[in-house]
Amino acid sequence: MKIQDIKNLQRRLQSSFDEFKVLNLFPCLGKFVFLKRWEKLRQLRQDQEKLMVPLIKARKAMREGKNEKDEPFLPYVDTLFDLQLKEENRKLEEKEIVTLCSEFFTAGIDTTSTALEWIMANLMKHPHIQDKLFKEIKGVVSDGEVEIKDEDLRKMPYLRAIILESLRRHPPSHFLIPHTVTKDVVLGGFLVPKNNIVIFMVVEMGRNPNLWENPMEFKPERFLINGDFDISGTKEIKMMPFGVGKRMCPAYRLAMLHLKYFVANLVWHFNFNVLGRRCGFD
Ligand code: HEM
Repeated sequence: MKIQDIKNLQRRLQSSFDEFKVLNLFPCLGKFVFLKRWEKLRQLRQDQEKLMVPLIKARKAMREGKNEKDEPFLPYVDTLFDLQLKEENRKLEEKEIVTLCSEFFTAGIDTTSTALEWIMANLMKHPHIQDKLFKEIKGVVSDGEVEIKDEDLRKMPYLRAIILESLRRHPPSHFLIPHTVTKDVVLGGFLVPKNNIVIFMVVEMGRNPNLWENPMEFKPERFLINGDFDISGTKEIKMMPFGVGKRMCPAYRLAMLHLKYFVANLVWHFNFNVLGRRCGFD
């Protein structure tokens, strides 16, 4: 029941994000000019605290007196209980933990599911790529195997290439979270003054013909040339579906693993086709 409640709340929150963006433009004035939106946001936040604070308290109580090593895994929320804010010399308050847990859901659910939908759509649009992937899986997994596991996924370079190609062409986040420059920076010949906001156009970078040959073509093979492509951008930055640098998505490895796991297992068990109509997307 609680899981369903969290799911409903997250859905309400995520489907309203676009409405709330305008409140960021003029934080002081916004709540008066857009009173209804401000009230909606306040109500959502209240509902979130009402639902999540008791769960956080319950987890804290359950954890007391227990040895961490006895648990099979370390829950995200436990790491927040222990966090010490050095500059302010304090621990996180419960309401701050609510925000961070909610951010975890917001950042981690829609992104992965959108990426998965695009990968599967691309496999349906390009059946020869789906066939090639199936052959790769067949070369690694024994007949009759029900579930493809992590150790097998590592032996599938074409699977990884498909996922990277889909993230290049159809990144779930078209922009990064807004970043602020901490000093004057010259970017591509333009001065970005200190404290200004920079919005990175992730999707445009993946379609840039100066960086990618025939960028609109869906061609996973491009990621098989020159060894392992470095998605974290430490060597060069040609795309950034997860961002790069200090604020890069902290879960990019987990997300890649999830995507590999779902795609490989789906293609292993089913053949995906478009019935009747053409795949009408670029
Ligand atoms: C395909 C899946 C995913 C994509 C494409 C993705 C992409 C991103 C991007 C672009 C950012 C912003 C980086 C920046 O602004 O520089 C971000 C941040 C973040 N992501 Fe992901 N993400 C994915 C999956 C996940 C998952 C599964 C989780 C958690 C389990 C997660 C947790 C986060 C968090 C907590 C942040 C905020 C980090 C911060 O505030 O600095 N993401 N992600």
